Amino acid sequence: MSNLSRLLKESWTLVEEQQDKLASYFYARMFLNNPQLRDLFPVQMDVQRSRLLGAIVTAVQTVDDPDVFAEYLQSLGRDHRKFHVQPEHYDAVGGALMEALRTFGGDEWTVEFDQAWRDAYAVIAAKMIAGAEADSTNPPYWHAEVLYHERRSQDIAVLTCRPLQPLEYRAGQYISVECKHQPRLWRVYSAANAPRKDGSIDFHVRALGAGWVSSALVRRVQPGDMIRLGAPMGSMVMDRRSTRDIVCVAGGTGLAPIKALIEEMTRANRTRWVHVFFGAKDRDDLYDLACLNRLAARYPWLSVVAATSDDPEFPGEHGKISDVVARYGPWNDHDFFVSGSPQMVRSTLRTLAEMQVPAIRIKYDAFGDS
Ligand SMILES: NC(=O)C1=CN([C@@H]2O[C@H](COP(=O)(O)OP(=O)(O)OC[C@H]3O[C@@H](n4cnc5c(N)ncnc54)[C@H](O)[C@@H]3O)[C@@H](O)[C@H]2O)C=CC1
Repeated sequence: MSNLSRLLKESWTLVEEQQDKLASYFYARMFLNNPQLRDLFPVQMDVQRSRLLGAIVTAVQTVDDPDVFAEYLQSLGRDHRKFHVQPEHYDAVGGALMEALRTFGGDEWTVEFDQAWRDAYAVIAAKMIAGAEADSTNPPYWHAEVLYHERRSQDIAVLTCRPLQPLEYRAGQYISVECKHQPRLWRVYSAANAPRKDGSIDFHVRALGAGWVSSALVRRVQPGDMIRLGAPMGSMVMDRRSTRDIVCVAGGTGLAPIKALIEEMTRANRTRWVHVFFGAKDRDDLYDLACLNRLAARYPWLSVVAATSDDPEFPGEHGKISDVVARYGPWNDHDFFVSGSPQMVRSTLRTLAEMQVPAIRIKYDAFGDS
């Protein structure tokens, strides 16, 4: 571990437990010193607070892995164009961040810690600005029209939209979405289809509590509405050079990127067996199983196993999806894609580690709920 990385991690432990307060303080200082920045952020700040800090912490934690660090920050900078962030705003953010760190670091916050964060932030800002600049041929965000909206269960909707300008992405990537009901609040969803000629994109959305983007997308958005999309992100994409068979593990609406990857395979695959494990609480939540089964009937290389964790009468597999995958093993020579809640991803990674699957063969993305 480099000295910079050691200092960053050590100093972070001083403030880690006070993250929420630190984030509130950070925003309060930033808006107090730069009132003009307030308009760039959502009216309700609860979600945004944990996001910004989360992004900074992820950046800091990857500082020792230059490739991941650079790629992450570049895409973060690209993604931040949707907030109308300008290069000069980074100074305001950096100043408020340092004030917050010093305040919550207290007496143990040393000059070395301070310098380490200033150095790290300078690199983060420079890379994000470069990422945004390199993307200048794309719009900062895309306007898209909702074409179809289908409620698949009490809480889950599948919606299809079409960006007005071309939006290039790869199967497995995710895209942030904003709708008029929650201005400036962006929530990421995976594209649930491989890129199509007409440019349309499907999203699988589960409504959470009232007031979230997801609830608006499930309960209020209708065909004809306009939504906005951010730049695509994420690296859970197919390695086209690999010849290994594939296991996909999906929990709930985490199926979305898996569906996109399967669709990509339907265009080219002849030789790789693809095993899909799709877990949900009950059969209503297996909202796309009929479609998966149709694909499996059509493509001999595709097999689908569905499991419910809270529906004992379901005529299929039972239990958490990670346990079901383990029962069907061993999986000695497979590539893995894992997608679902952070807890589901964590326990699936644990199971695969116990089954001696090398980490390098596993791709996953887990995003928090909002
Ligand atoms: N909508 C999208 O485009 C995407 C969503 N996600 C994430 O996927 C999650 C989907 O949530 P829900 O649909 O509410 O799924 P859920 O919470 O109802 O879980 C579905 C299934 O996942 C498995 N699971 C859940 N927790 C587990 C654990 N601790 N250990 C092992 N297996 C577990 C179980 O088999 C469960 O039946 C959300 O966190 C969402 O952020 C991830 C990628 C894309």
